[in-house]
Amino acid sequence: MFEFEIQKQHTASRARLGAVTTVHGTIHTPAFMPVGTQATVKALSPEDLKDCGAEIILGNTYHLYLRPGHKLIEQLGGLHRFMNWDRPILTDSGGYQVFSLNDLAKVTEDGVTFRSHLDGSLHLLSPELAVEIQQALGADIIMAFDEPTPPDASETQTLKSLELSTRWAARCRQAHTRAGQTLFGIVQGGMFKSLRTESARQTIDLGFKGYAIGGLSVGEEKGVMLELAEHTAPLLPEEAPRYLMGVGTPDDLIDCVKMGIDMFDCVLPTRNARNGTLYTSRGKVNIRNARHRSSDLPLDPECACYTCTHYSRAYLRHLYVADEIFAMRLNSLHNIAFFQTWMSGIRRAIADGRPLDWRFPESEDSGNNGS
Ligand SMILES: CNc1nc2c(CC[C@H]3O[C@H](OC)[C@H](OC)[C@@H](OC)[C@@H]3OC)c3nc(N)[nH]c(=O)c3cc2[nH]1
Repeated sequence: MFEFEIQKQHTASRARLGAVTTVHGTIHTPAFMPVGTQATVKALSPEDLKDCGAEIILGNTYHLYLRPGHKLIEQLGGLHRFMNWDRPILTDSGGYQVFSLNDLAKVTEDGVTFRSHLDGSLHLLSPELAVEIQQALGADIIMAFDEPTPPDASETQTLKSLELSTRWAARCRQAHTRAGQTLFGIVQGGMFKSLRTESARQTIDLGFKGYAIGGLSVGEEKGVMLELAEHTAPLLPEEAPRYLMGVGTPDDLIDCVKMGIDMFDCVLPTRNARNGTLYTSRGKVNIRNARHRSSDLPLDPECACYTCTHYSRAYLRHLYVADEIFAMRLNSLHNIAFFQTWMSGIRRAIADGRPLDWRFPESEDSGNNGS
């Protein structure tokens, strides 16, 4: 079961308000999807995630295949039951992870051979296995197995890579038989607009119910990422959800929603929480900064999350400096709440027909706004 309903088209941009409906519930778009690589959004419980407004989370084929194993998770009732998350899950196909975790990965027509980063064992991840794993996990939305082309690849290499990804996408479509689960295609094409157009054409020709823009946010300049996303988004069918993988900062989310993109994932909120960088309505706050040592103020007076309504900056700084585990939970909870609130503000502006013209403030630490 999969539906995408466009509820309102923004007048001042390509942004649209929508709803993706799956077996495990509805996702209001534009949506930010917290990353839960190893069957957990690090340090947060499913209840925390629901309190923050998360409607869908991500899982990772590569990681869960290697540990604890997709067959074990299937035996135990699938990923939803395993991690006690009863809302939608999207899993990535593992293509990107293999490359980001294995510089010895070898690509052939069959797939990618690599050594596990855990125990060095040899594996072949093929389009068929990537689909088998995601079907065993039981994710609601699964991704085609692709090769994210390196940003420094030549035009010839990029063309070969996108054509391989298209052949792999076709094999994923063949292998995908599980009902109640939706396969998204992924558009590649590297840093070349003409190849982005070609990859979009080939991927649309295969026909999917949703399309991701891949191969971006892989180290290229921010301006290049935005320009290629802007070029690619309108090439994708109006009536299908568009998902920009690995993006992004609060400002990127606004800029890319205006291009007509509906779904986003990024490790920023959870990863930065763990190194003490917190997103607030007044910009970034580095909770390690000595200026918070005796501050009885909440992290963000405009935030209604558990962290901001129960604890002072002094306490958050103390926990972080003392390397307390609780710091990870409180920081992650706030950053996820911030990104979810940021996205709901974007959805409200589209619903009200207001311009999407605000920016994430400069860092509070550098500004002299005295708080
Ligand atoms: C950051 N820039 C970024 N991330 C790209 C991901 C992975 C997203 C992935 O990014 C982390 O994996 C590393 C997350 O785990 C830490 C995954 O969450 C489970 C998330 O899966 C959707 C891509 N995945 C595929 N299959 N194809 C892509 O072309 C692609 C491009 C990305 N750019």
